[in-house]
Amino acid sequence: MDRLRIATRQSKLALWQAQFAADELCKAHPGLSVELVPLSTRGDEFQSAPLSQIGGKGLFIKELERAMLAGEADIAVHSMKDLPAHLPEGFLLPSVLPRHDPRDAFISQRYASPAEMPAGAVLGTSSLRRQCLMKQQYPQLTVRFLRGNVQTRLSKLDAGEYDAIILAASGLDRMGLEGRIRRRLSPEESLPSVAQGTIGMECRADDHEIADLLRAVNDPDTWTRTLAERAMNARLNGSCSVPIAGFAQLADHSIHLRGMVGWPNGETVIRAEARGPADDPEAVGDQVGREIIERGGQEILDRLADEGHGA
Ligand SMILES: NCc1[nH]cc(CCC(=O)O)c1CC(=O)O
Repeated sequence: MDRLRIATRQSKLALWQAQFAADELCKAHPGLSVELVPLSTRGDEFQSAPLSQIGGKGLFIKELERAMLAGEADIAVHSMKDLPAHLPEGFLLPSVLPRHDPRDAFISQRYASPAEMPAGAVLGTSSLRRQCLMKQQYPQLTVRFLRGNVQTRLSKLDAGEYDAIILAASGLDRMGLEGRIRRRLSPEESLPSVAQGTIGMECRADDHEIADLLRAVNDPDTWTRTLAERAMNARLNGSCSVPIAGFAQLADHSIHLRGMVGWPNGETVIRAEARGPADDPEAVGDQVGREIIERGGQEILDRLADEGHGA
């Protein structure tokens, strides 16, 4: 293997991430030549509709997987946050890169934090998780739908359509836009999304040579946290149609996972957390998922599915 083709979406953030992964792979494998294969996905083409209405997270990755099956690319680089709870058969995720800042970022010219926003002030986000957590803590806020890539979202804020918006800190940091961030929201203020801030690499399951090449750049701590968060997500059958968060931290060979499921308007938020040995992250994820279900999470998931939010 001397030439590796990386399938990626075409947004600036996706291209930055693919190039970052390419650089890490080249450091680990001197002599490897890497090429980006930018592709357009359905998720990028339908930017005006809510993601939950046009088919959910899978939209962003199907085209990249098609290219790998067709032999047009060897791997795909993803925001792990955008991957569905279950990978389609025939694909593998051999590695994740060291996690960047997992927190949500509050961006506003007018206000230094969500707490400062007065009644009726307009917060832009199309993430049901961010909407739910902000409305629970600050019911006076008006949350308005906001989609598009990071640059589009910032220009809608600058045009005055919103008083503030929330984006992932990692995306802004990666693109040199950290100066726009007024406040990085703590996990207590805004529990991060499953795998937010983590870049992952996918390949065909039968491509053993490529899988080994990718494993050389895997970050073990990020991997452990990703497994715990994704196990919780899988237990809850999480998707972008559900307000859901999952955030794992490691300390002294132990893992601490916090999770939540809520109703979009913030009227109900169900939280659970668990600790366990870092060598069995999936058990911790499963436990948090089960506790959320038992405490009323199942009712929320069923109600959301009934109302046509769910896939
Ligand atoms: N939903 C889009 C998306 N997918 C991943 C990121 C940020 C990068 C990351 O999580 O690593 C973003 C933008 C955002 O939420 O602001």
